[in-house]
Amino acid sequence: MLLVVAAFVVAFVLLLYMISPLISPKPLKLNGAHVVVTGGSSGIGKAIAVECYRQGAFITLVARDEVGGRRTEERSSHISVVVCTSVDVSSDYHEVESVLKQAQEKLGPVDMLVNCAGTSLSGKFEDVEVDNFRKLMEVNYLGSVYPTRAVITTMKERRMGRIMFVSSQAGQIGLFGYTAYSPSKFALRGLAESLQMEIKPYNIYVTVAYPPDTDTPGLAEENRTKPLETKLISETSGVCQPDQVAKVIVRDAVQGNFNSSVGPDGYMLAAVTCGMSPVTSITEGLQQIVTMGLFRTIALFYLGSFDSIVRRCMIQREQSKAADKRE
Ligand SMILES: NC(=O)C1=CN([C@@H]2O[C@H](COP(=O)(O)OP(=O)(O)OC[C@H]3O[C@@H](n4cnc5c(N)ncnc54)[C@H](OP(=O)(O)O)[C@@H]3O)[C@@H](O)[C@H]2O)C=CC1
Ligand SMILES: CCCCCCCCCCCCCCCC(=O)[C@@H](N)CO
Repeated sequence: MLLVVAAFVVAFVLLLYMISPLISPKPLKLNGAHVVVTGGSSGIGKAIAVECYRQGAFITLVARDEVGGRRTEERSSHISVVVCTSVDVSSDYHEVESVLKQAQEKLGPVDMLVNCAGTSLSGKFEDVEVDNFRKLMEVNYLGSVYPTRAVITTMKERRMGRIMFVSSQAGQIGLFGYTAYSPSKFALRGLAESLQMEIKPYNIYVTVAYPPDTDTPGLAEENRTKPLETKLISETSGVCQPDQVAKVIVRDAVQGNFNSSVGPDGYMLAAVTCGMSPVTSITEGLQQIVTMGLFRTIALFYLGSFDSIVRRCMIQREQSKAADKRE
């Protein structure tokens, strides 16, 4: 009898341990909240700022380019809830800290920080300038560490907040042409997972977003040097519009979901790459458990087709090189 009771108690405690990480956080109210968006003057960051603004938030936009920032400010100046700041998020921590301090003096403590400033570059490993490996880590990784570091203490004191990192589908899988970009986006996930474990007891929730190709000035720039292989592989996932991506990202951040992905490919990638990352709802946990094997099987077909794209392009290149020589 005693043994049965003990077994039940152990089973119950184990069940509690399994269920406790699945409990969903309380949603954040955006109305009246202060949202800081780095990279808020263009593309996805701008669309996120607009979406938060629509939901009643006070916004601080951060970007390097003053002109772009000022232009945005003029458009919204009649409501004076948008402050634009000009700083390079990746160069000097103290500068970032002081800019965010000023923003908090104007609009109050930061309720949500969106780390969206970033840049991309596509090219074969041996064609990427060596300096660019460092540059991408600085902008995409350190450029997310610095603003986060600058707001975290106040968030912990207030026992509330949201931190968002904008990674990429190329932060879930390594692809041809992204040897400099992917690592800087993978790094964000390591940061996010570690940080989330530290700050969860303070009621602060981290979201990592993994968007597919999105129609922005940044993508247009990247396309100028993109190898054919990378173009063909990325086409698998299609191109999204920034406002569509922003809606999903903002919804997930408000709900405190650790993972934010767009579209059916995004959904499958999230499940198949979930690893030991936090989950924020019972449905999400169950979906991962049930779909993992199936999605891995589908992933093998994708990998096979990517390999065949790379092989075909290589053969084509060699043939045209040989033809050039003959001429
Ligand atoms: N577009 C896409 O296909 C995808 C993009 N992403 C990621 O989303 C984020 C935004 O991309 P996207 O909208 O395309 O980019 P854009 O190039 O259109 O915009 C980038 C924004 O970041 C700012 N920025 C860049 N570097 C710095 C810096 N050092 N300090 C401060 N601000 C900076 C830019 O302003 P300024 O130049 O004035 O500083 C601009 O506001 C990036 O992190 C990107 O990697 C992820 C997946 C897909
Ligand atoms: C079950 C398995 C499903 C597998 C689906 C695979 C889909 C791969 C497509 C990858 C697209 C990469 C987009 C990078 C976007 C980006 O970050 C840059 N454009 C930034 O400018």
